[in-house]
Amino acid sequence: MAQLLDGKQLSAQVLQEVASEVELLRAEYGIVPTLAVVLVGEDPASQVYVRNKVKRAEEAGMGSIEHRLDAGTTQDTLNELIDHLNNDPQVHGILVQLPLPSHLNEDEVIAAINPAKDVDGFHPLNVGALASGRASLVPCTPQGCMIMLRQIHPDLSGQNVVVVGRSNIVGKPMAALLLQADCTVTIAHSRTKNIESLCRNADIVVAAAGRAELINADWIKPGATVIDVGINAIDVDGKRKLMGDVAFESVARIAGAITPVPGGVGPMTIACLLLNTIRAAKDQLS
Ligand SMILES: Nc1nc(=O)c2c([nH]1)NC[C@@H]1CN(c3ccc(C(=O)N[C@@H](CCC(=O)O)C(=O)O)cc3)C=[N+]21
Ligand SMILES: [Mg+2]
Repeated sequence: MAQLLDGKQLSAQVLQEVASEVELLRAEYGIVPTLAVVLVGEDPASQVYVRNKVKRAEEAGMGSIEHRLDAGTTQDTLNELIDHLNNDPQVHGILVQLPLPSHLNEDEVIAAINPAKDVDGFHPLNVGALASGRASLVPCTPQGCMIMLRQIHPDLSGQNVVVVGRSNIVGKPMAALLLQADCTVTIAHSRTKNIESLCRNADIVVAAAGRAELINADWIKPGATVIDVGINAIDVDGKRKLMGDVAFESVARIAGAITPVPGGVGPMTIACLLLNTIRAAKDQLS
């Protein structure tokens, strides 16, 4: 059986470090690192995530501000709110929950955020910084995956990694971080040929395709490390059940290490969001 990479436990450690950094910033500089979260619309999954983010921030002694806007909010109203948060010295990090309702332009909203407060790391300046290896605010999910990978591979140099998925929020930044850690990186996606044999050659597979249980034991080399970024909510007899992109039970018999869903990458993502907020607050000290 594979070693379980417990994101709940590991994120609790990271959150303890966050809490002591918060205390330090309070004692030394009299600031309370503060995260503003903006949610447009009533998507139930987004509400769960936003609530969790705010809860974790408060547990760590950070400030949090929640802005809930109705689904019909205009681009101008949203831009005005971002402008206000950009200019509020009490706010160190800004997160606009994605996806936005379809009438809003996500690229425009992301570009409107002050890059120094962009704790998602999605602003073009931060994307460029990551691509050239000088990132300070790194996207939270890939950052969390790296912390998990380091548990198994303190030195990632030379590892063959396949990232399944090419999104701007996970696949692409994940590949950039792995490359920076001297891995040999392949990005696979829905048009990739022989994806199964490609994965079966990998020392590490990062699954971020957004397709429930896409990856089964036949795709995995014995002993490989498997990181499951998928969070697919499935309705089972009226109950919401979370499934990863990896068929956990079968893959866990083959892999050397594996992350569960829930309790894997998700909690690490939130911990890294708070790490980024601390980093942003430090960079904003006068
Ligand atoms: N601007 C922006 N930044 C994001 O980082 C962002 C976003 N928009 N939109 C949505 C996705 C998704 N995401 C998750 C974070 C934590 C869990 C998480 O903690 N999941 C728990 C389970 C929670 C549940 O029950 O659903 C777990 O995996 O154990 C999941 C998903 C952040 N996202
Ligand atoms: Mg894809």
